[in-house]
Amino acid sequence: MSGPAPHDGLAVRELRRVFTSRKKPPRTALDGVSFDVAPGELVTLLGPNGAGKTTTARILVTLLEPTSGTATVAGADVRTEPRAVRRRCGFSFGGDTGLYPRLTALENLKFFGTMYGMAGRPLTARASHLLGEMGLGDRAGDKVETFSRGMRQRLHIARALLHDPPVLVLDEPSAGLDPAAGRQLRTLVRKLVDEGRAVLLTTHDLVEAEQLSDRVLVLRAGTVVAEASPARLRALAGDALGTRIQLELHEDVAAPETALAACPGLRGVRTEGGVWVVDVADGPAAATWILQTFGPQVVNLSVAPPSLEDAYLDLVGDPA
Ligand SMILES: Nc1ncnc2c1ncn2[C@@H]1O[C@H](COP(=O)(O)OP(=O)(O)OP(=O)(O)O)[C@@H](O)[C@H]1O
Repeated sequence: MSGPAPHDGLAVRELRRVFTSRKKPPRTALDGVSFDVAPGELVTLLGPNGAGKTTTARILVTLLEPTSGTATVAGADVRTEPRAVRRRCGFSFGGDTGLYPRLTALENLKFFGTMYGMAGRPLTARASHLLGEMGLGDRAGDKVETFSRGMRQRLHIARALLHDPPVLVLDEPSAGLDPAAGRQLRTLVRKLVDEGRAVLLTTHDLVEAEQLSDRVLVLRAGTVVAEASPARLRALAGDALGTRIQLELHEDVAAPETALAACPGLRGVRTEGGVWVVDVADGPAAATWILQTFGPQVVNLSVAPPSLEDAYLDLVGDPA
């Protein structure tokens, strides 16, 4: 696939979107969201249901107007230059909409290509090339209604790439895929980024966010509550959540919780199926103290840094 020439990616400033209806009070879906996505970078919008991810994506691809704030796509303003935005941006909202099930994969791409002003042999060549890139070359002549969900998602991405845009907005591209299809899709998406595209992806899949993203923006109720690399996000959670030590002791240790109460930096201790779960501020210091205190009575000890899921739940609030 030919990569795009260097362009500016996405620039979003103080984006707000309020939904109003006559019968209900106004609902603020986005409340001042700002971020950038550079060429060759993949930024993930991660957040629980209703956080504002799809609203952001729809504004960026000109399907929805912002109430206030600005967004530019490869330099084009979503409000004042929507046609230029559509030329410079490909998008995929996945799901069952946006493809014609009775048409073949190739026919679908050719149909959508005409909407970008493409035609004739160059269009057929581009569509066939993309089907090959997406691993659908041998299914080009099959009707989309016979495709699996993973194949449809890949076809959606091929559609988004028809006009070789420098910016891609992918809304939950791997929703509903099994782990193997999800991994295949992530590999494809990463390749598109490495070719120099600016990619914004929305998901609530933490594995996807962790594996794919250069940066993660955590959205909650229409505002960005954290912005960091996946590793940094985990480190932030480490500071906030501390470290979890799982400890197994010989059964004959009497009332270990009494001794554990003196563990340095202790934040909490409880048992789970015979294993002591000890939350501490400083993992290595506490582990050393435990080993010195219980000595050979320690059967097993493991120190686990917080997962991205811990970080995420800490930031968005654990509904549990
Ligand atoms: N057309 C609409 N009319 C009224 N409210 C809307 C509309 N679209 C979205 N909203 C509201 O805006 C808020 C954000 O919705 P949005 O779809 O952007 O969230 P999301 O983060 O994409 O959620 P999900 O993960 O469930 O897809 C929600 O409160 C939603 O109910």
